[in-house]
Amino acid sequence: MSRAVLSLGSNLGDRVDHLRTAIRALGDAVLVVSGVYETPPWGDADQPHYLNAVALAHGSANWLDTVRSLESAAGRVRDPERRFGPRTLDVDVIAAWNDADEPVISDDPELTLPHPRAHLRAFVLRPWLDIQPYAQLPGHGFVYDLVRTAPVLDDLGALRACDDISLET
Ligand SMILES: Nc1ncnc2c1ncn2[C@@H]1O[C@H](COP(=O)(O)OP(=O)(O)OP(=O)(O)O)[C@@H](O)[C@H]1O
Ligand SMILES: Nc1nc2c(c(=O)[nH]1)N=C(CO)CN2
Repeated sequence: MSRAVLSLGSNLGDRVDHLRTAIRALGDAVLVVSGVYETPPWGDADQPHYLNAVALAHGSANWLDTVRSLESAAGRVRDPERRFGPRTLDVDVIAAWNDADEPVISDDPELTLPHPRAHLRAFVLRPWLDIQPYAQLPGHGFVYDLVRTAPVLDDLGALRACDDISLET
């Protein structure tokens, strides 16, 4: 069965509720969910801190439709002026594997896989390690090595684990 690693982020409104609602909507597709981290905004500093988490999910025939419907349900509004601007809910497909467990590689701008910026993002890689310590990001190697590369390592110290928040209710 197909699998995907999904990154979830929220920095507008009730951040915990947006993340929990998304996990609940994924239902039985969710195999495991990471802890929640409070993270400084990446790529556009002038906005509130995010809550981020990562989930391993399975079974969707179309991961892009899946993540778009989760974002719509959270009332996500896109601001074309701000590429990395604030949002109620952002769900990215970080990587996907087909039924034969082979990584899906795609340069389609609608769904680029692996996600082209995932290897640079502490807010993706650190939560991912929580649920899959030996994970590999296709084309980039082990996640535990990536968190030690310069751009990610610099950001790692600013992540705050929110041990009091669980998304699995
Ligand atoms: N791996 C992917 N996961 C999610 N969306 C993707 C992916 N690859 C391409 N896209 C496309 O990117 C478009 C913009 O998505 P979005 O507004 O969530 O980007 P962003 O979150 O601001 O930036 P980033 O993609 O760097 O996280 C979406 O409409 C989607 O079709
Ligand atoms: N900390 C953090 N920063 C971001 C996030 C996110 O989820 N967390 N998502 C973004 C959209 O691509 C842009 N910047």
